[in-house]
Amino acid sequence: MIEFRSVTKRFPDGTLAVDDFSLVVPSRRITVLVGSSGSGKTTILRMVNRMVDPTSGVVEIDGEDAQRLKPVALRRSIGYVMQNSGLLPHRKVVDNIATVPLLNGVKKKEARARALELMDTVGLDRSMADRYPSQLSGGQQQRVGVARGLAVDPNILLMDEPFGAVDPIVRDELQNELLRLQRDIGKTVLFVTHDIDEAFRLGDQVVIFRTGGIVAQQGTPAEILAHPADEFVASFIGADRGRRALHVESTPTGSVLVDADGRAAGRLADAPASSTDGAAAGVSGAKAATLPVAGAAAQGEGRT
Ligand SMILES: Nc1ncnc2c1ncn2[C@@H]1O[C@H](COP(=O)(O)OP(=O)(O)OP(=O)(O)O)[C@@H](O)[C@H]1O
Repeated sequence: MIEFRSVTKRFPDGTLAVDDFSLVVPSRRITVLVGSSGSGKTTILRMVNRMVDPTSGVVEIDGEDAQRLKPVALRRSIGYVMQNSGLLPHRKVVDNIATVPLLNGVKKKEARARALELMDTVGLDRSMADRYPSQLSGGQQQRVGVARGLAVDPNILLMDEPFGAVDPIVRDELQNELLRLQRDIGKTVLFVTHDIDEAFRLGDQVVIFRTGGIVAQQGTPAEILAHPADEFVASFIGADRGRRALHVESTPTGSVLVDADGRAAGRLADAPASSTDGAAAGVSGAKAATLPVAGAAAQGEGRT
């Protein structure tokens, strides 16, 4: 579990990127941070592996203050997947995946064998192992990025707009893969996006930000859809409502989650009006996991 307690980040130039942010990120669930550009999402993510240190407040990882953990060790034990995959262009796919294990002292042969296994895990043909990143499609590069993030078998996986740079079809495929993978490996995933549909699709728990790292609402997708906390959230989630796969409809017997084709995708059991405190979010994350998720449900990939 990761816990942010009253975390604030002011950069040396005076920019207040995150303001008094608190959140419980439950283990083995996907928590998605979503908001417009500059709302502080990346800064929050980077506080987990100490690429950024908070100005005040505490980030705890499994009950331990991250400030007490060595940054290098932390970064080598937490998976980090970036937009544009962040691959080293002059290294072959297999070597890119094995980079951190090698830094951690794993023997070359072993690291390579593990990298090949990870290629299977993320759906990459092993024949691509000796290619360079430029010889792969954008979607394949992202898969390599995910494999690299998983290479140290981390409990925590940080994903910063990992699917932002690929076309909608590949993006859809990668999202499905992540959900499938997560069912198997059950990591604690903190995922950043500016795409609310992606957030609702992937997140057990979703946190919607305003500018300045201020939380507008947090809860399960169903709770947020059913009870947007205010006008800001309503307009943020409603901006492309027509396209959204998952929405809530009232029926005489209660609220029902409905997919894009009008099929019932799940039932809403007494969702609270909003869930803006961290403790509630941890619980509600578990509840959300009982609901099939948009798109994934349509493709027979309902979550368990
Ligand atoms: N090193 C830095 N020095 C000064 N300001 C910074 C620094 N890094 C980020 N910021 C500022 O902090 C704010 C939050 O940035 P951050 O990258 O966390 O936002 P974000 O929500 O991830 O945005 P995006 O979706 O565009 O990636 C922005 O105003 C940004 O300009």
